[in-house]
Amino acid sequence: MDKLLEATAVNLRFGDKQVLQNIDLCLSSANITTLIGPNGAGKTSLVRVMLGLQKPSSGNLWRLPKLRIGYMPQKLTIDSSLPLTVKRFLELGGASANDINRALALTGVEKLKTSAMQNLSGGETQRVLLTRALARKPHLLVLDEPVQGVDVNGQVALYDLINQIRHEQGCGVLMVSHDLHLVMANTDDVICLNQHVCCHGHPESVTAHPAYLDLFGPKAAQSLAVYSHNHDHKHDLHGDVICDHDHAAHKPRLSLRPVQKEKPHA
Ligand SMILES: Nc1ncnc2c1ncn2[C@@H]1O[C@H](COP(=O)(O)OP(=O)(O)OP(=O)(O)O)[C@@H](O)[C@H]1O
Repeated sequence: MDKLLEATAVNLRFGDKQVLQNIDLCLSSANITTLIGPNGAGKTSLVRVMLGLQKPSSGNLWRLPKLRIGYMPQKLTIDSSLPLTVKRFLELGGASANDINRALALTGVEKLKTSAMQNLSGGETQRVLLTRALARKPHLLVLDEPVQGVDVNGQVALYDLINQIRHEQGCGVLMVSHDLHLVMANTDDVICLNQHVCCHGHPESVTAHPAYLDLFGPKAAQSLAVYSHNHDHKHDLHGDVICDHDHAAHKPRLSLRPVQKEKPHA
């Protein structure tokens, strides 16, 4: 596995607000890394920093020389009065016709080439956005909530497709997702973010864990497979760590560990 992109001790502030705190993150080829975290945790901000779209307040970024990144944004807004076919939309990305056709074959939406972008379903739109990202022949695919607006069957299919693509193309994948239960099977590394990296590691299929409840609330535990970690601190409503003297949590000090049949703590 080749290292593609690495962030070290990245901090990001907007005015008084600390959005990212001392983040270390390393992305490698043929590896899927999934960022999870509650709303406002800084996931999109971290993606923007990794993409070079947002300058960090401090910290370092290293990227493979001539790294090609294919980015699939969270959503796409196209004026309904603008006539734009899928083919034209893909051409606007600057890729060659060959690369576009190759990407269309990978995502299985060749037949939509002449369709108007505005008439696509949620699932079709996401596949076209993925096609555009793939047409760049990326070393790294960055997907910000790739299954938004897609029904559950379509979500499973899309995650499977992303997994297949990373195997076939050997590209690294950085993905933001709220869909833990669907993402887990196809993820190598999970990073649990809430301004800082609360924990990170390989996903494990486990039962509800109090640490997870701290971040995502009890409802999520009913439907999501989670992974276990020694999440030894709490967050206030703004995501800030409620500091106790032993745990001034500025570093990802926490590691995931496999839990087979562990009972949640009271
Ligand atoms: N350009 C900006 N200026 C000021 N504050 C910003 C800016 N961009 C993001 N923020 C703030 O940074 C925090 C993190 O936002 P971000 O969009 O990165 O979170 P997120 O984890 O992606 O959230 P969500 O899951 O809701 O998409 C939020 O409080 C947001 O309001």
